[in-house]
Amino acid sequence: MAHKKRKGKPLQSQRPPSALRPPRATTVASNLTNSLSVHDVPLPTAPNPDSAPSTPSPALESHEEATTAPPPAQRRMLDDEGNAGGSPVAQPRTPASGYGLIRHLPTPRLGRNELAQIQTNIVRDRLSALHPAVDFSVSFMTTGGDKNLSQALYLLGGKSLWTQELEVALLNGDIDIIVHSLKDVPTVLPERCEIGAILEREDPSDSLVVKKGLAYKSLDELPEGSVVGTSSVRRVAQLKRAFPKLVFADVRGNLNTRLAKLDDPTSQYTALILAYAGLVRLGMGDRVTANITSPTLLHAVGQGALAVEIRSDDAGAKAILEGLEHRDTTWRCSAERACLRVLEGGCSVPVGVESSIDIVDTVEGGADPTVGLALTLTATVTSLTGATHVLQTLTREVTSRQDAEAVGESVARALIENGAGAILADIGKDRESKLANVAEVAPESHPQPQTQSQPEPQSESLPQAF
Ligand SMILES: NCc1[nH]cc(CCC(=O)O)c1CC(=O)O
Repeated sequence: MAHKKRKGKPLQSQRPPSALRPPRATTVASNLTNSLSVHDVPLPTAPNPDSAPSTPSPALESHEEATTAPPPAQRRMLDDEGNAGGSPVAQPRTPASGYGLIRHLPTPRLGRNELAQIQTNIVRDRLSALHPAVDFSVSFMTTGGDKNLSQALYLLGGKSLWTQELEVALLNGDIDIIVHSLKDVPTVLPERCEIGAILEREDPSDSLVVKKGLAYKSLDELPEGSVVGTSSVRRVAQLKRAFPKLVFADVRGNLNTRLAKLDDPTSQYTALILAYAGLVRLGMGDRVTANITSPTLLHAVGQGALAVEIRSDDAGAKAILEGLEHRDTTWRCSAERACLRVLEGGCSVPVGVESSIDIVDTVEGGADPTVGLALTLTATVTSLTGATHVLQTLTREVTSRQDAEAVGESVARALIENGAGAILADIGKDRESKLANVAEVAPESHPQPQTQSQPEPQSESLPQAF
């Protein structure tokens, strides 16, 4: 359906929906943490049989046993600051030489991460269909994020724990393609790494899942004091604002574990909030009680999309990935990620987004109007208590991923000017004080691949070990 030309539409400041009331002042500390217990994230690729070392890397396993990573060989690639910048440049591969998908698994005590396996298989199946002659194998690796399940991602200051050890293996040439849930991929990738393709997005909504046997059909129907399980500061902040009567509690483990906890009649949870995409991919779409969408809850940046990461100089991988990319998803997610990059630079902050691409007429009043594409991005930043939030929307015609990124950056700047800057500064202070409390139980260090830029002032206050 053609729309009127919307190019150049100015930024709109939007008031919060009137239904959203300020929450109670009480803040439960555990609600503010983002658990590390969800592993359905990074999905990397496999070693190339042609150029793989004769002794397989101890970090890579061709079966489903979880392993620790990176191995000593990979650690030696790190420089004094723990950066991977000194690692050798991996030899380029040719598409015909075979690619493997590596994907990360949780620690053995948590059992298999089914969602990560399913997502890896989705990518492998698509690649196999595109390149029937190429052998794609799947390997597994346990990441730092898995090994620090008890540490709050919020406190650790970013998402790179999920991805950095996989990136060390990627840069080392042990693997060629990492498969990720895009939502768990930091907005700034290490030098010489890039997103090679983003696949068509599943519905990015968050879903309400009510305990088995209970008849509630929506968050509105839940009685005062009901405990809703989620480990996302974004969900907690936005939902505290909309539903001050509810109590939000951390819930850990992979999706199956969380659902088992929910359904346990003795557990405190009345409901959970989970990504719709994950539930559907696990074949548990029937557990969705309702989707909670804008304006009540804006989803996470990149939610519902799978992405693959490659070495920037790997022309072979780029050739392999042609045909995997979904343009609309890529442009939408690029706008969302550019917005988040400007807002936080890698910290876990309550940013919710919604995006769409519409067909528009680009030539006003012309006899033969040219059809173009308009990207709309809405983004919101909410304080941890839900007491304040800022929301901005921008629609602009786009003809490239770069155009889409510019939309995201504009929305971020408008958010910062309209109050998000103060919210983010408060969150930085909150994180620092919590970090001081856990300083004595600092986790083991993890390798830190070099980043292209350091746009996140907040991360500098975090211990280097993270
Ligand atoms: N951080 C956890 C995570 N990462 C990706 C998904 C779901 C799948 C997706 O969004 O693509 C989930 C689970 C959840 O948030 O409920």
